[in-house]
Amino acid sequence: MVEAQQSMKDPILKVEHLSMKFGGLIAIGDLSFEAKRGDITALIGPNGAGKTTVFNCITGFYKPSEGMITLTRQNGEQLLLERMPDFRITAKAKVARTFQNIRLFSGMTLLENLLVAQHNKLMLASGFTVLGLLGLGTYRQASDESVELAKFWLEKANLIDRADDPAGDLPYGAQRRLEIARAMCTGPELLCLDEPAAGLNPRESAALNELLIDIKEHSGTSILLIEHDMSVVMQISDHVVVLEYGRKISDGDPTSVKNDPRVIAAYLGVDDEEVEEVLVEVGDEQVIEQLDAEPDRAHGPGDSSSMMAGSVSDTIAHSDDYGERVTVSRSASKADQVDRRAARASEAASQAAAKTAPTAKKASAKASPAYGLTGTAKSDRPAGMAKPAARPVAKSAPAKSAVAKPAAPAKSKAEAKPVAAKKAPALSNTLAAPRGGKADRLILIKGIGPVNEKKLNEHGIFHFDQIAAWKKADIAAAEAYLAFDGRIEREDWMGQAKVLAKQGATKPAAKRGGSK
Ligand SMILES: Nc1ncnc2c1ncn2[C@@H]1O[C@H](COP(=O)(O)OP(=O)(O)OP(=O)(O)O)[C@@H](O)[C@H]1O
Repeated sequence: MVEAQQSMKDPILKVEHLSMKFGGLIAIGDLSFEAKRGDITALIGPNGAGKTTVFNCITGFYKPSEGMITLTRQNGEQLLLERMPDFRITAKAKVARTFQNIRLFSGMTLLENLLVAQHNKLMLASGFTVLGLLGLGTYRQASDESVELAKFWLEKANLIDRADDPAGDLPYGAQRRLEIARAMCTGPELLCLDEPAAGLNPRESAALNELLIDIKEHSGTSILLIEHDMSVVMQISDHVVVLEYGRKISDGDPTSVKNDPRVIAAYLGVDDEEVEEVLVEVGDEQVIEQLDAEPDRAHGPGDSSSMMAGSVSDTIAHSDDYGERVTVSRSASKADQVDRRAARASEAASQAAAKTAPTAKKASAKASPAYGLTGTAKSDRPAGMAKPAARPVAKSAPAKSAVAKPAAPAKSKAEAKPVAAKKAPALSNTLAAPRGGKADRLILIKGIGPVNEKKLNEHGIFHFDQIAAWKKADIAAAEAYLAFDGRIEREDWMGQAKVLAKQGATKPAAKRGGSK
């Protein structure tokens, strides 16, 4: 279907009610979002949230179980990507992508890598080698143009000086830029980048940002970006969509998403009692108020279809290695915890307000404090998950209504913590400090982010070989600290740690399965 020429800010990509199931596992559940033409749209979320699966559906690697993915080309032509094979998505819909793991031809030069990307164009011009063999003008011209285009993108990626070096000789950050340059040589209208900043140092991240901004401003290509590096996401994105357990929990500009309590809880993967600390760090007192009162729909997710589809426990399920269906506990969703906590606070406030002053005090004392996990919430926690004894009253929250939070016995963190610590099982192979004073970079294990690395360090785990040696009881203990639902085994942290320990590694361990 061809319509009028598209203007910037019309959606280039519309994802509607997308679902993807792998046997018993629902990797994406009823997801809807849009990416505007000319924008950089970031798709973020904790490990396993379903980001790469969304990419794989958009680029034709997976056929979605349900839903529609509409790409509108510059000339107005609308294409339903879920119905197209992957090679047609590249050629006809003009969608290019990069992967989590670098996929360059390491023995070829940089220039050759970029010429290979233009293979289809060259083959056409060569009349499938006949005209090329005859040395006809059309082929020579196409060949010259391809070299020019390759040089253009090498310049943009700041790699022209190394055009004749083998791609494998480049540092990691430069290889990432080369991949993007290679994708740009296909003339995409939508460029999908899967964690382009993974493993980059700050200088390399800055160079990447520069390249992406340049693409956005000068090429007319729209960018869809999966990224964990918030310095990249917050600096360059126009629009951020946040996933947790395959569902959209927030959607908006970087500032509103950054301050969304659901995102803070879900994405940072913090414990219940730490949500408030993170909010204080973020410095948004208004958000702290929201958490103590009720959900703020303006900052939070809209009433999108995905949010209306019921709680996580209603729909999200995982299967274990043997294909059995394993439902994820309701409290596994940090974003869901924030919602429930806010609802409880609101309920406590209205209960207390309905009573006289002395009775109100009593009623509030029974009701859950704004952040407390009492009553049914207790049983919501996954087995073995450390539970704070009581939520301390916000230290830095601005004056709160005496009704909303009067009666929570104002336990200090120092009082609350030991109870949680006593309940949590202990790891068997902890160390008081890193050996030789230097901890391994545990974040190289796929599934461990900076927050969880810090937690593991706090619990005496500093080295790959410690994780490699974990037994069942240690896994249970670690999952209690990290509030994970079986992910340690599923993501094979022990196997990854073994490999990394052997390598003394500086690069992430290879990930299992899928197109990453
Ligand atoms: N081919 C597949 N077969 C079975 N399960 C899969 C497959 N691909 C992905 N999954 C599962 O779907 C869920 C979402 O995975 P996905 O890789 O999309 O998450 P992600 O957000 O990209 O995570 P990460 O940030 O770690 O890359 C995970 O539970 C994953 O194990």
